[in-house]
Amino acid sequence: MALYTLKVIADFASAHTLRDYPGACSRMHGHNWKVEAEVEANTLNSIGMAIDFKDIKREVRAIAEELDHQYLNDLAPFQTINPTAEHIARYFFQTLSQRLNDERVRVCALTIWETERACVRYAEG
Ligand SMILES: Nc1nc2c(c(=O)[nH]1)N=C([C@H](O)[C@H](O)COP(=O)(O)OP(=O)(O)OP(=O)(O)O)CN2
Ligand SMILES: [Zn+2]
Repeated sequence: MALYTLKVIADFASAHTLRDYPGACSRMHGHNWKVEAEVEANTLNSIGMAIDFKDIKREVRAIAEELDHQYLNDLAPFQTINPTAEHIARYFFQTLSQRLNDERVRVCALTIWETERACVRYAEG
């Protein structure tokens, strides 16, 4: 476990359909998704930051913007896999990792809240 874990929160609204789901979620419906992105580091830069929160927020918001007001099933990442909270969390984690990870920081966890009462936390390593 790293010494520092930073977290930023964003949100987006989108619709999805859970293919083959045995219930109402197999019909199109929407969620106001909340995203919690966690970034870890063991060292700080010369001004005492692992990474500027602004840099994390910019990338998290950019990914959220790509999903916002979309029908997720139509988007490339979810055309062949269901846009479940699990798959959205993994997609967000991997996309954010590609954009943020460097020699100091790495994305360590990504939580997607589907409702106020249910979330998935995805982590690698
Ligand atoms: N493991 C998962 N389970 C479910 C997912 C998911 O992504 N991963 N998704 C759904 C549906 O998207 C559904 O829209 C979720 O809504 P639901 O859990 O029914 O939420 P409610 O607040 O309406 O349900 P209550 O039973 O009233 O709490 C389902 N499962
Ligand atoms: Zn749903």
